[in-house]
Amino acid sequence: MRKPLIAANWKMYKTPAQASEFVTNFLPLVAGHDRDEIVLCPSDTSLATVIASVQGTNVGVGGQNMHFAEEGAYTGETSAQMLTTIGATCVILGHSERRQYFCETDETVNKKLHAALKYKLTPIVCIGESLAEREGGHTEDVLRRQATQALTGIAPADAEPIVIAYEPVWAIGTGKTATPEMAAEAHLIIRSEVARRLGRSVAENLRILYGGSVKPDNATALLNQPEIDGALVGGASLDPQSFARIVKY
Ligand SMILES: O=C[C@H](O)COP(=O)(O)O
Repeated sequence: MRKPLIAANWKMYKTPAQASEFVTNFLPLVAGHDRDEIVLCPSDTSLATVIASVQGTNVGVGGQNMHFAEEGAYTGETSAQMLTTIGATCVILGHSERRQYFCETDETVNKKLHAALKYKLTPIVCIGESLAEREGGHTEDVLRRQATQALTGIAPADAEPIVIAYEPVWAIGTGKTATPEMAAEAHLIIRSEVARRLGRSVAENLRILYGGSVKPDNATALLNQPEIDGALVGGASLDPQSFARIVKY
């Protein structure tokens, strides 16, 4: 049985004070909710504040990105060890915005995945096709390629913590959502590719999240699909009431 994971990706929003206010308002709304795993991913400057605020609750905290190196002269970067040390339990890797604006590639995502696993972070690896790729009929190829390259060199025995987020680029922040059927079809492709690479047992236990304009009003239809094991939520996770409604789909 795969426990759904509902993760908030706040992107570059919220100061520490705003993040803290969110947590204060959000925690009572989800108190005792254990059907789903809940994670908040604030920007690095709010990580420590949010980690301290959720201590002892049913809410975890993750980073939005990390570097693959142990340490070094990489100005502006954060390592896996730094995230683990301050109490983060997961990290988003390879989000399409990082691929689009910050030169993230399948190769760097793969290196980051190895580093995240080494430091016991739950990696949420984002993959998904662009509009041109979907319209050109390349969705399946893109998903298989991105999944394969992200997972290169990962042994089945080490793959258990990995989470994949299917985020069609054309649905991110646009208000356009993949239909539940479209998302489920993509998830099946991803699961079959993972089964081919890492075996059936890993694939059956793998959580595959959907991301792309998930809102309180469409969360139930998406998350009731047996192939969809949770959501990675951007815009609608910035408001505590809205995110709590999604968590309680
Ligand atoms: O990581 C989250 C995704 O980019 C989705 O963002 P969105 O819910 O604002 O479309």
